[in-house]
Amino acid sequence: MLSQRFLLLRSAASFTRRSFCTGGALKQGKQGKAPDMIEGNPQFHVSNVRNRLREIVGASTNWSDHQQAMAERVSLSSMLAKSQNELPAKRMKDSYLEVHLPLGSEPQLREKYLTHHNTVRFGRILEDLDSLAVLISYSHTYNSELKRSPLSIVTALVDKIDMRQHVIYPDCDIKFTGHVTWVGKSSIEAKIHMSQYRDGAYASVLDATFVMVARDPGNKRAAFVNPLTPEGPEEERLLQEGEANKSRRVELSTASLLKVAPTQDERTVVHGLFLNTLDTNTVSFRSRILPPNSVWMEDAKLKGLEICHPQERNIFNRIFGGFLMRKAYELGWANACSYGGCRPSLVAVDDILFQKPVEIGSLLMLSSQVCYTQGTYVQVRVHSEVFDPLTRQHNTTNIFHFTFTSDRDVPNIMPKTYGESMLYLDGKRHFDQTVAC
Ligand SMILES: CCCCCCCCCCCCCC(=O)SCCNC(=O)CCNC(=O)[C@H](O)C(C)(C)COP(=O)(O)OP(=O)(O)OC[C@H]1O[C@@H](n2cnc3c(N)ncnc32)[C@H](O)[C@@H]1OP(=O)(O)O
Repeated sequence: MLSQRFLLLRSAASFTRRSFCTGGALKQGKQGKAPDMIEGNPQFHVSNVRNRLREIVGASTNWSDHQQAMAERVSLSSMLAKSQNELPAKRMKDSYLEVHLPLGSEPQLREKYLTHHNTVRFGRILEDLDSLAVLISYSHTYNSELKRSPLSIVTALVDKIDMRQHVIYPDCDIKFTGHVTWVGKSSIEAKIHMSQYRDGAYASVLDATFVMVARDPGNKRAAFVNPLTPEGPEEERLLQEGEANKSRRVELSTASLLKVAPTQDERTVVHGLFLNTLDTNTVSFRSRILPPNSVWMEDAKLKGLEICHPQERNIFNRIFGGFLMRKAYELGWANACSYGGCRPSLVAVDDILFQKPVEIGSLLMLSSQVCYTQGTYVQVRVHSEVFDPLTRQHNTTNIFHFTFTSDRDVPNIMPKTYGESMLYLDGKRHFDQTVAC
């Protein structure tokens, strides 16, 4: 435990914005295998991340002990700050973390990450990113006077993941670097950069932005997090970007099609699609014809079910957010694959919302829908809900948005009902936000 804490602190000391963006300067290594030690940048192995999180919150390693561990955690409530002013301000470097996934150097690790097509399972990367975002948030809120953190830090949102390249190689070392870039009262924005070591240098793979929320030890109410003090113009910029991200999220949620009518331009799009599907022979509003090279939305769905076993729990005895993302991603990918008739590549992950925790033992129903297409692009939405067989109630827990691209043009997706048209517009909004601009 001590040595891992040492690693966290050392990595903070070696923080540079440059290493966050580019992976920093490296000594020459073999193809796919990064050098063992980078001067001033100690390595933190990915398999230590979960253990470290367990230690920080005092989670049980056995499911049979989880109730006792939970009861012990609830007793930490008295350690919570009564206001944010009580907590010392932290710097961005205090939460800086560098984590290595040595797929090139440790072949035994590869199995877990390998697809049938000899690429890396992106769902596994989503799991690692989620665990890392949590660890970064705990590093920000770290209090050396406490043995355990009283905070339960959960993933509220994956704001976006921008892919810088489509292929992730299964035999090259991966490095994640990240830190907190903005804080609210109880929310934390963390950015993570992932790069891969190839041909003697680290190349960018993706940039991810997460929003985490701190809760009390019982995960019932919001809890204050340390303020953040930027140092220098670059950090000022990141902080302002975080503030702008928050305003953008509020605007987006206010303009949600679940709350307000589509814009004039959007209404024109929907009416154009409707006119395109009218049967000119019958001149009736009701008889609809599928245009050539198109697929009705109702025929572009794929569903799945997960029984949420204790093995997939997080440190707070709920289902791990990364697992939910992996399952949703894999279903979305399979749907895009069957829709386009070829293996799609991921372009962006956007606005994954964790609305409600998923309890252990839940029946989790995942439902994916191709909701927008353009040229080679397929926009997929995955909705997940828990179903209680006793009360027969359904409750939405998550909504995921993925953008894929194929190596050829895909058929046009065609909404038939008003509800499907809203899904289409929502997909278009996500597509325009991530790809078109
Ligand atoms: C045990 C051994 C196992 C080991 C396994 C190891 C795994 C390791 C991995 C461990 C990994 C563990 C990780 C996991 O696996 S976490 C599991 C996945 N995540 C969840 O289950 C979370 C589900 N969602 C919720 O519980 C609620 O919706 C939350 C708590 C998120 C918000 O609830 P609510 O809305 O009622 O909260 P509030 O009104 O009091 O607001 C509080 C703050 O939250 C901000 N906010 C809210 N929503 C959003 C949003 N969408 N975008 C941006 N911000 C948002 C809001 O602005 C405010 O900020 P501020 O103004 O205070 O700053």
